[in-house]
Amino acid sequence: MQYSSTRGGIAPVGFAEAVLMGLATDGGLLVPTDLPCVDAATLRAWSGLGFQDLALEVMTPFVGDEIPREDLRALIERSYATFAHPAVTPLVEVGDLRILELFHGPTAAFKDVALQFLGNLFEYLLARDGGELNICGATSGDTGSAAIYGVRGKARISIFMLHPKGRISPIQERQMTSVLDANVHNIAVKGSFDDAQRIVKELFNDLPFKSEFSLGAVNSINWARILAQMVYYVFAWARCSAGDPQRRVSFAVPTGNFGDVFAGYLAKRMGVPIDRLIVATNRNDILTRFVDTGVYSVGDVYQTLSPAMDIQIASNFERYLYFLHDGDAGKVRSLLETLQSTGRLEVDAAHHARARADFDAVAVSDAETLEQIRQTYAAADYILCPHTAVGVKAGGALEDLVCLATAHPAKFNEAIQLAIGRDAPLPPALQGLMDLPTRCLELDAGAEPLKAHIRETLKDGG
Ligand SMILES: Cc1ncc(COP(=O)(O)O)c(C=O)c1O
Ligand SMILES: N[C@@H](CCOP(=O)(O)O)C(=O)O
Repeated sequence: MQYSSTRGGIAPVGFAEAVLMGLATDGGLLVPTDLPCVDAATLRAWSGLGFQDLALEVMTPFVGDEIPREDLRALIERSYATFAHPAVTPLVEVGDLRILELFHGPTAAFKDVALQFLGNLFEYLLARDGGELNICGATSGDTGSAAIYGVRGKARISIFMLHPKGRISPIQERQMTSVLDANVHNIAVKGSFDDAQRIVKELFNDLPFKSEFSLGAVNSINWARILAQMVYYVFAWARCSAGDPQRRVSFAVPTGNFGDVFAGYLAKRMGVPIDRLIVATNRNDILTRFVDTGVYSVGDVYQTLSPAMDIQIASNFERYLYFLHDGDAGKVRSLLETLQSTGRLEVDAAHHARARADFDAVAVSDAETLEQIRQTYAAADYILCPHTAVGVKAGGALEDLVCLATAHPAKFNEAIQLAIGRDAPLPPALQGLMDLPTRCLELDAGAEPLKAHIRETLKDGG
């Protein structure tokens, strides 16, 4: 399998190079040049597999012969051995709802599904091919800790993780800043997640700097993130359908950077019988407005009760634009140039109609989020995290629906208290965090201070 850039500016690369490159060197995102097709017989065969075996099957065509099958199997086994549930991502019935619990990994959010794997994959590739990697990432709360737990203590890897100061939950902050391993560097910046993500992309787009410091990506700009996230769509479909290829399943997906729902979109394009994909946003509704109007127009970032989705510039939207325009990289480039210079892009009527066929989209207010948490708790004695509640509310009463539960509610107990007047009990992964010592640097929100910090840290062997 080869990977090319959404902006068409690089020669296709293989899987390992795509994973290590992170952001494409022309500023675009890497996408597979072909998508494998999943036929009915394959779907039937896959439906009986456990999560790890299924992951091996789903990932194999994308990895090609770059990693021997037994090595890939071992990487997958190791990555999901850290999950607290034997099914890895169990599908549970909650009253009338079907909830895919994606939060049983070490940091209690869906990011662990991809980042446990990516951490091990980086380690494997660097040990095999040599070199080192200095990861630079931005987080609105969950990617940060999942990435840190994915690479802490690993040889040849350092991580520099930016979060928007004061805009993530107290537990999320502690999960990151209490990791004191020498290869982990937390940085709080003033501003929003979008500011942090922009700074990180500026570093990646400074090619001499990227190359001198071997920068790597853990955000969903990294293709391996999308790949690993595709697996649970197939897993959930198989659990709901018992392997009947005629049986289609819809998904309600809490959405911010568009990585999670984009993974579902690719699974659907490969032939997995997915019916509707519901893009569920909070008040930061740029993606909902795009699906409604065909216009993607950047506004202010609002702070909400689902803070990990307080995002305007959704990285993976670029990947979607590429597929929406049938791989026309020139068109993607021109749309993005317009976005860059005007803060707005618009697709034509035919492409807008396709986008509406690809996705439903619903924006959910904080009041509706709290009401959904209350309702589900009253009806089924089950506590939804605020992001998951956004998805559940957006999914409404759609038939054959799976709602992705993207985080454990105890990460967001301020919202849970507001909704139901009590805390969600802390799972073992989150216990004792608030008593631990922490380390975190504050930096001005700019690329230059971050570059200086990376230079200085790595000079000292950090
Ligand atoms: C708990 C939670 N739910 C949903 C999302 C949105 O996922 P995505 O950015 O892949 O759209 C995030 C962050 O990305 C998150 O941390
Ligand atoms: N919500 C995310 C934002 C970063 O998204 P990513 O999927 O691109 O890593 C977070 O929790 O950090």
